[in-house]
Amino acid sequence: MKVVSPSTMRELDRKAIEDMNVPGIVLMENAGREVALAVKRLWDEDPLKKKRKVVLFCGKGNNGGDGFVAARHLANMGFEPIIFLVAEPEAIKGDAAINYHIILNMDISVIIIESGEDLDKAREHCGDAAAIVDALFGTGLRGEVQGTGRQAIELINSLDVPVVAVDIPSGISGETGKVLGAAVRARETVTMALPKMGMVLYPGAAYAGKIIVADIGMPSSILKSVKAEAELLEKDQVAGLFKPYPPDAHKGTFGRVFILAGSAGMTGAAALCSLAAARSGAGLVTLGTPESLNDIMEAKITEVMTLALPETPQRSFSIKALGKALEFSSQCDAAAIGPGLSRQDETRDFIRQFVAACPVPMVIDADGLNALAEKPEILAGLKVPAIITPHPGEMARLLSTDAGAVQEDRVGAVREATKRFKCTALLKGARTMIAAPEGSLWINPTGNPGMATGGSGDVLTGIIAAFLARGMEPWEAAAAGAYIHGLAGDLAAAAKGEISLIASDLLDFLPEAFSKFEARSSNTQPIDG
Ligand SMILES: NC(=O)C1=CN([C@@H]2O[C@H](COP(=O)(O)OP(=O)(O)OC[C@H]3O[C@@H](n4cnc5c(N)ncnc54)[C@H](OP(=O)(O)O)[C@@H]3O)[C@@H](O)[C@H]2O)[C@@H](O)CC1
Ligand SMILES: Nc1ncnc2c1ncn2[C@@H]1O[C@H](COP(=O)(O)OP(=O)(O)O)[C@@H](O)[C@H]1O
Ligand SMILES: [K+]
Repeated sequence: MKVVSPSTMRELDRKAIEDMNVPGIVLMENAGREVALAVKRLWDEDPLKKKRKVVLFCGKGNNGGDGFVAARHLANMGFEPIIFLVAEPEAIKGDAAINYHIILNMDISVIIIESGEDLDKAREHCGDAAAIVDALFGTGLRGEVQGTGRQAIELINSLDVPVVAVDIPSGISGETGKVLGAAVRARETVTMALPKMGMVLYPGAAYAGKIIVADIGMPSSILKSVKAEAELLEKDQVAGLFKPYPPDAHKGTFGRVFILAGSAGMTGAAALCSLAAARSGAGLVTLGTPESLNDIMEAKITEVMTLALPETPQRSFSIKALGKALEFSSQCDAAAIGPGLSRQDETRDFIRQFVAACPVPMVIDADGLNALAEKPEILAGLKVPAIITPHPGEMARLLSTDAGAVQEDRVGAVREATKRFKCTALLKGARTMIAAPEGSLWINPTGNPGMATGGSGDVLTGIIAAFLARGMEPWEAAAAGAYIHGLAGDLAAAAKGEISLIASDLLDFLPEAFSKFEARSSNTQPIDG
């Protein structure tokens, strides 16, 4: 599903209104009606609730205009709307003003909020409301919210009443998802035509609650042609990346994966990564391992073959492993390098030379990335497709910045990485994002904080390697990998809770994740279209 910034959305509105002559007031009518229907659905879900009062906080812009329309429809549905207008009536303009005057003609109560004292009085009205509609600020918000607007947001958040936000929770930047001073915590957000970046990225995503994408009559040709800022991965899109297994499939059909992972003290990373590849449909998986760890690895993992390679005195890969590793990789369809390799100097040289000469598509993670941080030109010079999968700390080392700066602008960081290193970049963390060199950006909605546990990134690397080996394009392998990895994490968290979740649980829940996929029956999406 396409995700847009406020400026792109404004351009879409302009095209609909000016180029295609869809009256703006028609769009506003549809928007407000969808909000009223969302409130009605919430009310219907709670049969014990007899209250019919709905409090609508409206600003002076078009977001407030949507609120006036919603109030009218709510009144027609038998609710008792009250509008708190957090603006001077004279400041309301255009379509919003037309709808404001209809509200006055309908004798719907309007209370004008000019000060903190007015808000104190408003509080008394809110306690027995069935729902609150937040129509203070939409995509027109610029800069920090101050004054009565901010106090109104704080009032809404202090009440124990479900909130339906109009278009985007007031106070959230539609562009970045940041809280601009204060923001409304909504149960649901009815967003117009397309979701906005700010409700897909954190922290905005947490404020938006459930997202309902409302059809407001925007011509479909405009929606189809829009160059969106990003795509939110959806189950059907990911499912489409898996071609069905031919009935006469054999283990060569789905590709051979070569994994270079592990060192003394980090054999678990190697086991998790290679088993994840095996669980993700790779035909044959071979783990290259420092030779003295070979017996341990053979005992740890049954379905994966091992290739013992020369090692350093610290039992990590030695530069002497290079020839054999490269030769073996040439018989494979994809490689993965990085989990648990250590930061030994000699191992770092091995990694650099292996990556530079590897003849097959590869995914590079963890210590693989650390080895390349000072030599990023190796990545940019590769002749084979590569995917890098840094967490924010690794991304910071690659971009010579700090993790805080990466998290501050995750979209900017992942775009910069793909541009600078000329490969597909996947930035891990809540809302993992994948950027491809030609400019596209995908955002993954699956996953949960329980996955922030040692080794879960190693599982992701193995999954992606298996998908590369079966012939997916790098962006496809990265996107499908992130989605299914997060889905396995969500299933594991549902069964075991987030606190106890460990990385091997992800392996255990991969089969269920894949089976949900093949059946295409469950809905893991946080977004209803
Ligand atoms: N266009 C269309 O056709 C359609 C649009 N639709 C709806 O319109 C919404 C966009 O409407 P919008 O552009 O009027 O702005 P909106 O979000 O209501 O709020 C901005 C208002 O707040 C003010 N303000 C800004 N920053 C501020 C701050 N920091 N602190 C305090 N005040 C601040 C700013 O005032 P100003 O500073 O400009 O005087 C302005 O008046 C969109 O989200 C969707 O819901 C739908 O109906 C479909 C059709
Ligand atoms: N809050 C979260 N929501 C979704 N996914 C998460 C969250 N926290 C962590 N993850 C995922 O868990 C994995 C952690 O990987 P990583 O940071 O490399 O850890 P490790 O190196 O221990 O394996 C990543 O895929 C990341 O996206
Ligand atoms: K709003």
